[in-house]
Amino acid sequence: MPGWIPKDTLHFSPEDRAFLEPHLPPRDGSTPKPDLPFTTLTFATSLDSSLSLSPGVPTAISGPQSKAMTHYLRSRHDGILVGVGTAVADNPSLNCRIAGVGGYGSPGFDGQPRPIVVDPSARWDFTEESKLFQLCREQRGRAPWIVTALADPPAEKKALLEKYGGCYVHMDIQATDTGSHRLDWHELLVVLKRRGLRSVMIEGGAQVINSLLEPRYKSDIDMAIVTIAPTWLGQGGVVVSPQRRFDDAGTAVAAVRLANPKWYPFGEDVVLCAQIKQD
Ligand SMILES: NC(=O)c1ccc[n+]([C@@H]2O[C@H](COP(=O)([O-])OP(=O)(O)OC[C@H]3O[C@@H](n4cnc5c(N)ncnc54)[C@H](OP(=O)(O)O)[C@@H]3O)[C@@H](O)[C@H]2O)c1
Ligand SMILES: Nc1nc(=O)c(N)c(NC[C@H](O)[C@H](O)[C@H](O)COP(=O)(O)O)[nH]1
Repeated sequence: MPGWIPKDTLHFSPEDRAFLEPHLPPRDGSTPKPDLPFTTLTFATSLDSSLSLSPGVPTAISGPQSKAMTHYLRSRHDGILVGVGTAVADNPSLNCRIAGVGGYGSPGFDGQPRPIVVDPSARWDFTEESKLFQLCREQRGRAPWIVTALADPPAEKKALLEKYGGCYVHMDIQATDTGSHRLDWHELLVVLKRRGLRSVMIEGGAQVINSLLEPRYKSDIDMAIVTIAPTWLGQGGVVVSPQRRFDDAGTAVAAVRLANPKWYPFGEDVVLCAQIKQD
């Protein structure tokens, strides 16, 4: 549909693109580590480290410039990953609405990332009317891959996914005593690379980010791009705060630190681009 540009199309200026460029996956599709995609951790946070007021309440934190930036980031990654908590709470689009990508001024799916939803128990109750599938029908986004521990996910959901070109990706995922799940992020990233994704941006929510910030995954993350907005959401929010770490003497130490941070004022927000400090 080349001549037709949807009303919600976003624009991101060449100057703004320039500041992000050193922090993005290489344009030639090469990856720093051969068996892993270039992996970007990215989210928008309040000053009290909240991603939203509560899990079921979609919360606008960042400004319109940062929104356009997020969509530009989506155009520069092959995959975009969220946890099932985000899928259930937001009925998300997980597509890219920047002018010039597939469905937004260009034919085909070029520039549209593959949505990936981590859903160990296959509890996301998606239907034909879920936003993601509406967008597939309009050729404005790709169908999702859903990462699950179930060897045999519900047949009707599988059929719906496959109708649009999506699929379930089965992985061995440990269940904890409390019934939550702990997947091996390194293993998942290897699987995604094998399936052809050369770059993946991980957008949240908090449980996904907190688990990814565990020390053992430090070397798997290539870049963190965090938008910080001038607001406190208050207590009870969905908070990014990884598990406390202790040194050999049992003294508490910082959980994770960033290296080579660059801070860019952006509208009312600030965008922080940095690597993960490797001890
Ligand atoms: N501000 C932002 O940039 C931003 C970005 C994304 C999301 N959000 C917001 O964040 C909220 C949702 O965050 P959330 O923390 O509640 O949910 P979430 O992280 O999106 O999803 C949590 C669920 O995903 C699965 N999961 C997460 N980490 C896992 C791991 N390491 N291994 C295996 N399974 C894992 C678990 O499913 P099971 O329980 O089935 O095991 C878990 O309950 C929403 O309100 C959304 O709007 C904000
Ligand atoms: N950059 C940014 N600023 C915000 O103020 C905010 N609330 C999000 N939130 C991200 C969001 O909660 C999930 O990544 C979505 O679920 C994706 O949804 P869309 O594809 O945009 O529909 N992101």
